[in-house]
Amino acid sequence: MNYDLKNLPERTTKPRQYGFTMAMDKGLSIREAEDFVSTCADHIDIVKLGWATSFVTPNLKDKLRVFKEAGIPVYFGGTLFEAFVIRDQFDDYRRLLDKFDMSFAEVSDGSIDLDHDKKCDYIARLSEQVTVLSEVGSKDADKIIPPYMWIDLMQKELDAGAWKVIGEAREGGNVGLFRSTGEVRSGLVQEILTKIPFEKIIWEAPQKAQQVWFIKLLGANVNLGNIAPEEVIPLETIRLGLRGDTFLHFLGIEKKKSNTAPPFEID
Ligand SMILES: C=C(OP(=O)(O)O)C(=O)O
Ligand SMILES: O=S([O-])[O-]
Repeated sequence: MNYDLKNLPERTTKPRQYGFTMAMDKGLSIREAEDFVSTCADHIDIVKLGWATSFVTPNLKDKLRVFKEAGIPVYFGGTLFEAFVIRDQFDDYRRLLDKFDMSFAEVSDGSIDLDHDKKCDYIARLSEQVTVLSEVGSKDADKIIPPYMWIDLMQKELDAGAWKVIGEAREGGNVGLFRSTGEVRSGLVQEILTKIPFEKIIWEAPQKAQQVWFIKLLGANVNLGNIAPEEVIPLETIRLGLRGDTFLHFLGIEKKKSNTAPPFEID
């Protein structure tokens, strides 16, 4: 950090087991990726090339090299895995991971119906090749999965070999863990946390109010994902209690009551 400041929350440092920031690149140019790592490398634990943007993004190998040289692991969005699986091209997907020298991959079923035993089998097979992140939750706002099922799916995917499980939210933060308004399904989150260790979960939380909610509930070192590149440094300040949203929280000072309702109910 650039200067000393007392009473900051303790923050894990890279390489972290928890306290992750997963940033989402949805088509940065090589130059933008270079700028991104030069300002944010200390605060990015892993980069996801969102959904199937890696299919369209030019100079993919060069871009992957930028992150590699900065020591930041990269993986392709789960939607790309699903695009191969639904076309019966799983073996091609495995070859693709080798071709691009990927060491992480995501297994998800946000856009396709995938038998859960089969999903776990994909996790097990891919984890022989790479480190697997698996994602739970649908991208379809009408598909509401009850909390006990989230827990069951997450546990089985961890047992199958997933390194971390991701809670779905999409880029918009309006499905899966969240209602269509962006409000956190707080009962769901709290119930998941009664059974799944918090360091094993990456919560996709693209909106600032969602990041604040998780940090207030779980502290500076909660794993958060789908963070836009320009929000990585702002998020770090929220984790450290250096932005209005969490400024008093980490100093243990209650904010004065106002007439305005908080964005989310914390129950
Ligand atoms: C982030 C998204 O997808 P993925 O998890 O596949 O990257 C999305 O569809 O908004
Ligand atoms: O894939 S997007 O449009 O969230």
